[in-house]
Amino acid sequence: MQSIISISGLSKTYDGGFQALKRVDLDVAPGEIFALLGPNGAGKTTLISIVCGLVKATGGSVQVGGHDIVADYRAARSLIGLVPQELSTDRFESVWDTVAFSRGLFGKPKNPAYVEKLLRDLSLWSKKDERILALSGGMKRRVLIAKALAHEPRVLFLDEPTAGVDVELRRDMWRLIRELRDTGVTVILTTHYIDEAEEMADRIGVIRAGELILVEEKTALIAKLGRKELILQLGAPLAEVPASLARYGLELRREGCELAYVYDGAREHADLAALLTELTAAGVAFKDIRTTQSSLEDIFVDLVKERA
Ligand SMILES: Nc1ncnc2c1ncn2[C@@H]1O[C@H](COP(=O)(O)OP(=O)(O)OP(=O)(O)O)[C@@H](O)[C@H]1O
Repeated sequence: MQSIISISGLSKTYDGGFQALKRVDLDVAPGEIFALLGPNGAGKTTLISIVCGLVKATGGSVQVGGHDIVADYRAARSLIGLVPQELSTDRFESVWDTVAFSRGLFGKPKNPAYVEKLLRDLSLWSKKDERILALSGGMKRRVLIAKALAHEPRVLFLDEPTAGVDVELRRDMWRLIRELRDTGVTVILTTHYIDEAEEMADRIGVIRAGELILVEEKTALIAKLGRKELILQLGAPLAEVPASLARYGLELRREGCELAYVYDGAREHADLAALLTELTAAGVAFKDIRTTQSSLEDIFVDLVKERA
């Protein structure tokens, strides 16, 4: 399928000489939820800002829906909605006016039925005549989304959509993002919350110091990089791992009461069976057995650490 966003060799060096993006390549398919993860200052906002036309790249190119974001700026920009982290303007305007005005900014004809649907879908209908400044933080976030969707974009960028919101609103936002995706909107979100990416994303990109160091399907990423642990609760504490089992690299824990075997998630189960047989042969009795799988968070921390 043709990409809705195609980024090629994208670089950004800010005026002071700081290189915020280093030859980033990325293709996003229509209807995906793509999460961009990275530590503070990694370049996430810079990347989004370039695609949205707010910051000028110093190298490379970006196409949105087949339109070059520089040569064909208006066509590209009309396909994009951006939900920034904070609402900075329109504080005195009503919810309705600010959303309807955003639509007008893109030269779209008035469409009260669409604006009404948008406000209803975002549970903002009862607030349509209220001034923005009178809304709660959660409602303001919804207004930001409504504004971003007012011109019916095909791609929605959300910059840290749930930073600083409570658990309930966070769940609401996640539901909303999925619903948008179900209507065919492509969603690209940046987040510091690994669990958010784990919950929401189809694909994950990890950016570090301006480089996109990894792009992978979420499930493949967890399967490929995730580690599993087999933990045996021993019948009696062991002082040391029997020499005959050395090749497994077993680890004794909890004062010799537990034996852990760490293996990579993609590995066949065959050597687990061999391990258990060899344990029995070595006279190591166990009374319980459990496995754990590393989360996306563990993987992310390892990744960022590795390249540090
Ligand atoms: N206008 C600017 N002039 C100079 N440097 C800048 C400018 N804007 C951003 N930077 C630098 O570029 C780097 C990337 O910033 P960016 O905001 O893209 O990171 P981020 O990944 O979005 O971070 P955060 O997670 O903290 O929002 C940072 O080191 C930042 O200080």
